[in-house]
Amino acid sequence: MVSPLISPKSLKLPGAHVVVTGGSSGIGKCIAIECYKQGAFITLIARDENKLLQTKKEIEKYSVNDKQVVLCISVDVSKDYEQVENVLKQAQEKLGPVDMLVNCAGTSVTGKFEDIEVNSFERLMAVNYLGSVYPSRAVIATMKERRMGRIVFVSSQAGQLGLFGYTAYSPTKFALRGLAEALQMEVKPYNVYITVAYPPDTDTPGFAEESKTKSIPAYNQNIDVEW
Ligand SMILES: NC(=O)C1=CN([C@@H]2O[C@H](COP(=O)(O)OP(=O)(O)OC[C@H]3O[C@@H](n4cnc5c(N)ncnc54)[C@H](OP(=O)(O)O)[C@@H]3O)[C@@H](O)[C@H]2O)C=CC1
Ligand SMILES: CCCCCCCCCCCCCCCC(=O)[C@@H](N)CO
Repeated sequence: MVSPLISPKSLKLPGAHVVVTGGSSGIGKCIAIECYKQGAFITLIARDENKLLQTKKEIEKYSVNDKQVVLCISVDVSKDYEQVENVLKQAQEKLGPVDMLVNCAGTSVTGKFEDIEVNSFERLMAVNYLGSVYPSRAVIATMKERRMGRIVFVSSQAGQLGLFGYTAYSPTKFALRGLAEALQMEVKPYNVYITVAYPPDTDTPGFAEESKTKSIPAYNQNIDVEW
């Protein structure tokens, strides 16, 4: 009953600038398409330029007016903050300040703790956690100044509870929740709202890749099995 009083007004997507990291595939691509269908201008961020261009073409089929733009930026969101800040500056020069940032770039590695390469723990934390910190850090000042903005973090069900096989992945998704809750406290007075999504297994190219390293017995019984 009180929810209309405490919930923010929903963002008006027609004409809004929506940035989707990981927008060239899977969940990020679907989010980009949904926003575009509602009239948003889209910036897609990912590394592989061919995939980006292919996705841009796919999204453009859903245009609802002839002003809409899909901009592609090839950058690794996990490597260098300055670089991420620069490309977001460029995107904002072209399409205006970011109204909504969807941090969807991410990846997973599964296996038994002792079998996962040590550098995978570092890489997953870099991509899944820092890869969401950097773009958010780059847009937050302008959102606060404009007294508007939305930031979405794509966590996972494995970010709500630790799961067999996800020792490298789960902590990166738990970290996003900590970030989101702390950041929400800071930015709420500026009419900036943070959302965390906790998707279950979702049929995407990334999930297909992950599934190659999983065996069905390990999924069904928590016992010592080949993984
Ligand atoms: N599918 C699932 O079952 C679930 C997925 N999730 C989360 O949802 C998000 C999307 O998953 P999903 O759609 O399956 O993944 P996909 O692998 O299909 O897509 C991942 C996207 O992220 C981009 N990306 C990956 N690494 C980087 C990087 N370092 N810098 C910039 N872009 C990068 C990829 O492009 P490129 O490789 O060209 O850079 C691609 O666009 C992830 O955060 C994942 O953890 C959460 C719960 C369930
Ligand atoms: C009473 C309580 C019952 C709790 C049951 C919980 C069942 C959880 C199933 C979790 C499925 C795995 C999610 C991870 C998805 C993911 O992030 C990767 N696929 C990424 O590629």
